[in-house]
Amino acid sequence: MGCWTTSCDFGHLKAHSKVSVFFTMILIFTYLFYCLTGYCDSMPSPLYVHQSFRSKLFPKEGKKLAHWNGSIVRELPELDATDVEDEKRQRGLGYETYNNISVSNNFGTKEFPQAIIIGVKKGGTRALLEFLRVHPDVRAVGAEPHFFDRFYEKGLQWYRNQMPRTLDGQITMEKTPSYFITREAPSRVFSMSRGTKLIVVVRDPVTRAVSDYTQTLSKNPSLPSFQNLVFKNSTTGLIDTSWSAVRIGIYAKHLENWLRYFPLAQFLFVNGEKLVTDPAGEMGRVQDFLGLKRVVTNKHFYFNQTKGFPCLKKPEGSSRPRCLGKSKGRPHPRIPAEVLHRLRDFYRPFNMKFYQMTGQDFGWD
Ligand SMILES: Nc1ncnc2c1ncn2[C@@H]1O[C@H](COP(=O)(O)OS(=O)(=O)O)[C@@H](OP(=O)(O)O)[C@H]1O
Repeated sequence: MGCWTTSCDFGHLKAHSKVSVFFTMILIFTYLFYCLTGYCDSMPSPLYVHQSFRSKLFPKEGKKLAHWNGSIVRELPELDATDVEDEKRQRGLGYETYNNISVSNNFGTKEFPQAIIIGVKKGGTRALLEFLRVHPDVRAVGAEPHFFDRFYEKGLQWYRNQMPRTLDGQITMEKTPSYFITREAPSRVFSMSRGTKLIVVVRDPVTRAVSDYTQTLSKNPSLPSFQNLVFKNSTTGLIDTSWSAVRIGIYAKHLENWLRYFPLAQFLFVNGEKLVTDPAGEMGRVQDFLGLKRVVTNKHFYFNQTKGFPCLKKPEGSSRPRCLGKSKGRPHPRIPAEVLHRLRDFYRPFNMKFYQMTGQDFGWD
């Protein structure tokens, strides 16, 4: 009888544990499903995996994705292209860094960039790249790879390895502003892919030159004055075109070099001044050019009074908005009006040529 009772108890326990196992399995599968679709925030999965899966699973969720992806952008470290590129390059392959935490990302494949921001130095290239990275279908290298100017001998495979992994429908991008003025860059980009889309952020060459000078001065406070460097001969007022701060601003000359390899239709000229006054408007043009849905809009920006520049708005559910670093948008030294006037006269014919070549009047005169 006792034995019968015992077996009865075992039978009851067996049925009970089967039900428990069944529900536990359902719970585990539900949890895994949620993790795979990106809702599982407690699990330390790679940030880009969230992004990739979500954009693949919910391609029409543009608005929601922009905010969600924006929180990733906020966590990216501030990058001053000129300062951290070498350090970033040395980080291990297959790892990307957010707030100094390395996360492995083995989803997707590394592709050559379909679009490159090729210039111009101090034009607003970092702002453009960071704004583009808000888009769920854009994956970009944070640091400047400098492949087509400095590291070409490392080979195309090295270059591709610098790229982040992408899934179907995502665009790979990079920015290296010195490509625009590098003589060999057009033929090199062409031999990688003749279909590469080329973005040039241009800015009034006079302010660009002053911005360039400001950057050099910040690294070398004993630098001669702007007016000492800009003139070949201060009495005649002859401009020194061998000074890179001046030479870079002769946009028409550099563009000519690129047009030997690429048709004008493959370029987009972003107005660096408008990128500050109307970032959403310029971003609309850029997204259209790249064949992307207009996800990055007015909603993503606010004007930061202290910085004096547009910044990325606080993404939903996160703590902080995000502006570019201190080296972007810094005050310029005061340059005598006469010096700026002479420089403006120097650039005028080149600007006119540039407007004619691009079919765009940037209104720098
Ligand atoms: N949103 C926002 N925030 C801060 N700065 C902005 C922004 N949009 C454009 N800019 C302008 O970008 C200028 C720096 O240009 P780049 O990023 O191309 O510089 S670099 O070539 O990568 O060093 C930088 O030049 P300076 O003002 O001389 O510092 C800015 O004027």
